[in-house]
Amino acid sequence: MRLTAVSKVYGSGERGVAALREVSAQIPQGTFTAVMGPSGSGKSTLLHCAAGLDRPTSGSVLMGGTELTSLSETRLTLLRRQRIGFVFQSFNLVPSLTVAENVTLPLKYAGVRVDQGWLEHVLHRVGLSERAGHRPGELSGGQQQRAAIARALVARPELVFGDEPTGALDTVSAREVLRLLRESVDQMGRTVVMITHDPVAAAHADAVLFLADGRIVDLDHSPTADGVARRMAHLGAWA
Ligand SMILES: Nc1ncnc2c1ncn2[C@@H]1O[C@H](COP(=O)(O)OP(=O)(O)OP(=O)(O)O)[C@@H](O)[C@H]1O
Repeated sequence: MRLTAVSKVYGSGERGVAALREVSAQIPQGTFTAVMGPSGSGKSTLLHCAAGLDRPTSGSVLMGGTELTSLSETRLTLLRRQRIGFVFQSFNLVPSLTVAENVTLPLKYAGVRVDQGWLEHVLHRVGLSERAGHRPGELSGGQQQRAAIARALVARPELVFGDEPTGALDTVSAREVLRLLRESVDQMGRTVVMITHDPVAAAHADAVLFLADGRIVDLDHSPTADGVARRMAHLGAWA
């Protein structure tokens, strides 16, 4: 996908907050990108504009051949259902539904028939074959996030957006989730864009985009945990 001169101002006049200032970025298909930056640097705003959850004040957001900024709300909702998967820090599973029901919910909304074989394949990939009939409350945090990843992947989306998907997990579960995101890129050809505060998580990506004060200030194409941590310290993230 391609972002060109994307700006976002919340509010107007003297109270206006420029959350993004002419951000341009090219995110190649089949790659894993991490987005990092200090608190308030515009990470969530960037993710929301790229995923069609929010509209930029100006600029262009191109996904495949589709310009998101010119779509109606109805078309945007359809595009999100058909072409985008989401994984959030807080899992966002429906407590009263089983894992299998949660995972297939996006297909139900999209009016797409559930391919049982594919569902089993996806559940197997995230290691939850034995848990398909369990409810989220019966699962660990890591298992719940793996269910959320299965839900994000089941509709074969072009893009998967993660907003701190490992933020609420212990180290072992976080590593498992990162491995799954990595596999969804390497083996399923998905494109993943993930906000994270964790340099170790960012090091799983192909590229790390650093934001500061609404601008992209650096792009690291061979991220290591140490290198990313140094860059973040330099940006004053942990001052
Ligand atoms: N709905 C809103 N109304 C007004 N200002 C907003 C709104 N959402 C975000 N902002 C402001 O825009 C700027 C960027 O916010 P954003 O949430 O994108 O940053 P972030 O990098 O994701 O931060 P964090 O790491 O703390 O989640 C901040 O100054 C924030 O206060």
